[in-house]
Amino acid sequence: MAMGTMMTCRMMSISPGMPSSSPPTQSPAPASLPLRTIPGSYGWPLLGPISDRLDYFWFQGPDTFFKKRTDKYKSTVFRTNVPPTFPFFAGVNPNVVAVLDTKSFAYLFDMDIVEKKNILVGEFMPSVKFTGNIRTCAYLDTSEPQHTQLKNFAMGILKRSSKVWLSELVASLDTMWDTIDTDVSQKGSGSYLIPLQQALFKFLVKSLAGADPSNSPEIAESGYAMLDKWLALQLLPTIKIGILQPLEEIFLHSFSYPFFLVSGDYNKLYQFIRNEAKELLRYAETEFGLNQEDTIHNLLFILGFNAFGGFSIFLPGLISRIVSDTALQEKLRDEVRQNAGPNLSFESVMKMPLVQSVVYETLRLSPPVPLQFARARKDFQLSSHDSVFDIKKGELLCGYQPLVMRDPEVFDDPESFRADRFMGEEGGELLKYLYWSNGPQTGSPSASNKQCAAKDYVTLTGSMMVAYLLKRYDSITGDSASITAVEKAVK
Ligand code: HEM
Repeated sequence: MAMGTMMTCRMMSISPGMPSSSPPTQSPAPASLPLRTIPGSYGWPLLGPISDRLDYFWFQGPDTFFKKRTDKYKSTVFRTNVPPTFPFFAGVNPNVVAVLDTKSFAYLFDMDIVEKKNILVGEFMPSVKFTGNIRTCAYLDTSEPQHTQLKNFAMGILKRSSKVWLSELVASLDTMWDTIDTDVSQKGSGSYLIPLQQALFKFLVKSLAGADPSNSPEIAESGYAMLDKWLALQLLPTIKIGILQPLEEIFLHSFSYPFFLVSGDYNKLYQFIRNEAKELLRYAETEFGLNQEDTIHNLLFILGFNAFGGFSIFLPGLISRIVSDTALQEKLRDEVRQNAGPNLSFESVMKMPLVQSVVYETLRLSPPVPLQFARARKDFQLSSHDSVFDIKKGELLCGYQPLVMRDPEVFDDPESFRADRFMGEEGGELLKYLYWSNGPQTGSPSASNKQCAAKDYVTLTGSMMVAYLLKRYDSITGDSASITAVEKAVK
């Protein structure tokens, strides 16, 4: 056991998944941690998976599903099934080892001991027909040479876009909030979900692809909705919607939807990129040796799945947090107006620690991508805060971020939203436990890890959005879907 613990300590401290600039995510396991058999079971064939599936989607929901089992087994590491499963996902093995504290979750980042081939959303993988019959970057393991090429491409287009990122973001936000202001004054309230998606689509296409949607009226009008449908068909078997059961189980979680339902839209987006993003296609070929097919399908995936999908979940939560809390608005407004200058810039946002902390705290309490998976490359020992477990090569680890980010060993008062949690020296220390990007917030995405390529762009964009709101409005009131009152700042 002592030998096992020593090996575990060494794995944590030299983990190549962690950038060398950042400290190890967790302190080494104390020598006294006991070796424990992983609790939990997969149940009877067919019955175990179906019963877990019904708990997950229907009777309990993901939060309670994982919480109840943690309590039952008195362990943050246990065996369970996760959907999709029986009857029409016959080839999909639902057996996983759940890892639900900050320490065991961090093994998902260590690319020396886990692999990430085809498991972006778990053992189930949507058909490659959705992505032009190729496996896009997010489905590749770091050991596959194409991962390096495509991850560098993703980081390359972000770097290129950084020149226009801010101006395009602000231009799209201006249009979005002008629409909402008009709705509030004419109808008494304005929904922000669709205007936000329209703004995101335009901003992301212009900055990441260097293409202007207004050159194609159909793409300008409906591009965002085309992406919504394309995303939904891929992800439906894995997501709890919360509509009328058992209809949801029968129609949304029992089989995967075929690509032909969205092929027309996807082909329009493909043609649009091919015609309008010629400069980017040349850049991909000369800098990264990528052919046109690989570039367009990967670009559409980065733009539609990673960026548009991620922001469409993250930003409504952030807006809702701000518009429903007047006391928080007051504090943020002071900080923003003292530091913003005449025009917002990334530099000015860097001088707003409360704004940044609010963004981090929102990502902690509502991580936009709740589930992360990784498969053991070899046998190894995994530590939670209180035990050590043997993991066998090939086993699938499944981390549920919403619980991990409420780990009471790391975060005081973990269930509460504390706007200033990540401020100051002590708050800054906590960033190494903030995992929304599939890596610590102190880490750096690279070709040798699977951390989100846009880790810093996402937090900066969130901060820009908060600063923009507090600069534009003296007060803004609303909820998770709409704005009901605004008081604009006098210029
Ligand atoms: C709020 C917005 C976003 C969120 C929440 C988010 C989250 C994530 C997460 C959790 C992963 C890892 C998935 C896994 O392997 O389990 C990931 C990967 C990735 N993200 Fe993001 N992301 C966001 C925005 C973006 C944007 C704007 C880009 C644009 C370039 C981007 C590009 C990527 C790429 C290329 C990967 C794959 C990395 C690899 O294969 O090594 N993401 N993202």
